[in-house]
Amino acid sequence: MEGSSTRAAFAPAKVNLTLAVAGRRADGYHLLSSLVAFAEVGDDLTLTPGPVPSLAIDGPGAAVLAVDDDNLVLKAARALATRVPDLVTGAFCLTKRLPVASGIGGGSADAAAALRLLARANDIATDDPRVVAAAAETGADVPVCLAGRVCLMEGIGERLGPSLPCPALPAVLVNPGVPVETRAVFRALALAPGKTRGVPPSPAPMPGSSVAAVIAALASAGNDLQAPAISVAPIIARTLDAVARTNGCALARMSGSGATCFGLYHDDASAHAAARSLAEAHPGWWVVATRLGPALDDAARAGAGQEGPPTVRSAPTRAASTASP
Ligand SMILES: C[C@@](CO)(OP(=O)(O)O)[C@H](O)COP(=O)(O)OP(=O)(O)OC[C@H]1O[C@@H](n2ccc(N)nc2=O)[C@H](O)[C@@H]1O
Ligand SMILES: Nc1ncnc2c1ncn2[C@@H]1O[C@H](COP(=O)(O)OP(=O)(O)O)[C@@H](O)[C@H]1O
Repeated sequence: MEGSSTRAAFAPAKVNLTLAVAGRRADGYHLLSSLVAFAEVGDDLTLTPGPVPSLAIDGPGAAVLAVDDDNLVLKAARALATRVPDLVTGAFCLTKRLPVASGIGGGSADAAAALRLLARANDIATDDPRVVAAAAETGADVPVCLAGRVCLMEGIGERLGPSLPCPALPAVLVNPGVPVETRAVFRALALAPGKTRGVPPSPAPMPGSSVAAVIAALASAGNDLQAPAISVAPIIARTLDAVARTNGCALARMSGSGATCFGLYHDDASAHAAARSLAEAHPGWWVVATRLGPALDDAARAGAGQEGPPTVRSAPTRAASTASP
């Protein structure tokens, strides 16, 4: 049962609509140029303020995610605690719906949601430099998940462009059930440290752009991690093919380092029909129809209720487990 001071935050899936690798730093991290948007599907996180940080996990993805100190929720809380004296923390409860290690930044979204909850509980702005620094320390994708806007992400993920005026893009997200390690995909790219390479500017939505215009612009770019990811997990090629073959699919691409792929459609009905046919043909895959755009804010999500979207396949539920570091 939630206490009266329990606060809730939504942790939406991140989708890399485009992703170019512009080089590799001497420390091994890769320089990216990626147009990022967010889905309407995600995890939910609550925080009941208290003196000791702890974490419990439930939901369909709980069976595959260990509850330990390495969880990105607790990692983010520690990163903020080192910057804010006497930080009020407390008991986090994570409802895990997104597939783990899947290129849609579920862990990063959870970490960003934890930072937003802690900022609220401590009367700190989410764009406070200490919160932003804690995000970057927790993971390369956490700053963009904290910002939650459709934008261009550069550097290793710490440089974010302004909010772009993107119409809601009807989409299907499909994960074939194979976890893919981000580090392994970057390794397969085989770019030498210290090397840079020219990349064309990412297409970006313009004010008033229609869904069709945005999809047409996105088609001129790609995801540089798609080929290396396929070499690590060949099932990604089959997934892309299955998405591309659905009726009305205007663009099929992989997100992040995979294995989740997305299809874009000109209308919601086509996206929902595609999700139904993919789920029917591939009962073991995680399939969801959604829309991509700016992250839903926590209040809008709370008002919309906590139910997942209609067409979802995912891992079996297990009893909630807990950890107190
Ligand atoms: C590839 C992207 C694209 O948005 O998404 P995902 O596939 O993870 O969703 C991200 O850059 C992933 O960000 P994130 O998952 O937070 O990465 P981190 O935990 O910081 O790093 C995991 C590992 O990935 C590699 N890494 C990550 C980011 C980056 N810009 N260059 C890298 O080389 C490093 O080997 C690092 O050890
Ligand atoms: N709350 C969390 N949710 C998902 N993964 C987490 C979480 N905390 C730690 N991890 C670990 O982070 C790694 C990346 O997970 P995730 O963010 O789901 O990947 P991706 O960014 O590729 O979608 C996984 O190895 C996973 O075990």
